[in-house]
Amino acid sequence: MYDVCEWRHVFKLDPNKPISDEQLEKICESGTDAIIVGGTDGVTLENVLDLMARVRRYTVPCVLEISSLETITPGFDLYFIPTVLNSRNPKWITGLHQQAIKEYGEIMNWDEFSFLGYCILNKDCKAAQLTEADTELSKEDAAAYAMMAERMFHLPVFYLEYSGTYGDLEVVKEVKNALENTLLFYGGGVSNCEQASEMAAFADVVVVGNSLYENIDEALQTVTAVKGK
Ligand SMILES: CC(C)=CCC/C(C)=C/CC/C(C)=C/CC/C(C)=C/CC/C(C)=C/CC/C(C)=C/CC/C(C)=C/COP(=O)(O)OP(=O)(O)O
Ligand SMILES: O=P(O)(O)OC[C@@H](O)CO
Ligand SMILES: [Mg+2]
Repeated sequence: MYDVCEWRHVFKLDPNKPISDEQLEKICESGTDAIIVGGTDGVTLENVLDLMARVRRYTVPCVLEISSLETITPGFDLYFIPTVLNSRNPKWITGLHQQAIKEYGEIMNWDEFSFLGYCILNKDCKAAQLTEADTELSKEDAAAYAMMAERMFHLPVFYLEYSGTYGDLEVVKEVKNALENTLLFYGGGVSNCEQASEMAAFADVVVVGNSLYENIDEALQTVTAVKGK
């Protein structure tokens, strides 16, 4: 079983965005701890299967982050199920999950699934808009969600999501202080070594996504910035 506790850096690839074989090889052999396949819109079973098969040529662990039921397919090493703790709509907190578990709970191999408590803080990102997230939060509000994730719900991961924009370090620090056992994933706007190491000082795992599609060479360097040589 893959030990997420040992991860420090992951790349998130969007099945809805094109990536060449050459770029994918560099990403998969970069020394990152895992590849997460996930995105909010335009994710289809076809593009998930295609990306999974291409990442599968390499030994790096490959995880599907589930954003819709239709795109779940066997073949990944692990499955992440997000719950958006600061959503205003219960559908994105427990609603879709309850429906899925009602249908598939008995046949699920629960060891393959891990659960991410999201707190989405960039109001303009697609995930915030889709899930009607309440992004107007103080650092104390965010830390309270983190404490809920750990103490109320015993979630293994709290995911501070700034997708598309670089986050507020003061919020990340406050959230980290609120957590003892639950891992802190930070994602959003990390595009260079300085930002990666700044976030890695507080987050357990730094997630790098969009910058791979903007400046891949700089994005690849975030691996050593987080993990060292
Ligand atoms: C292995 C196998 C075959 C199992 C079969 C059994 C089975 C079907 C089990 C299902 C189990 C289950 C409980 C599933 C959950 C179903 C579900 C749809 C839950 C909702 C998930 C959710 C809250 C989605 C909201 C969007 C979200 C948070 C997505 C995560 C990814 C993310 C944040 C991407 C970044 O998005 P963004 O940057 O804003 O946008 P783009 O990158 O796309 O531009
Ligand atoms: O795409 P970026 O902004 O790097 O964010 C990474 C990840 O947290 C997105 O879900
Ligand atoms: Mg994205």
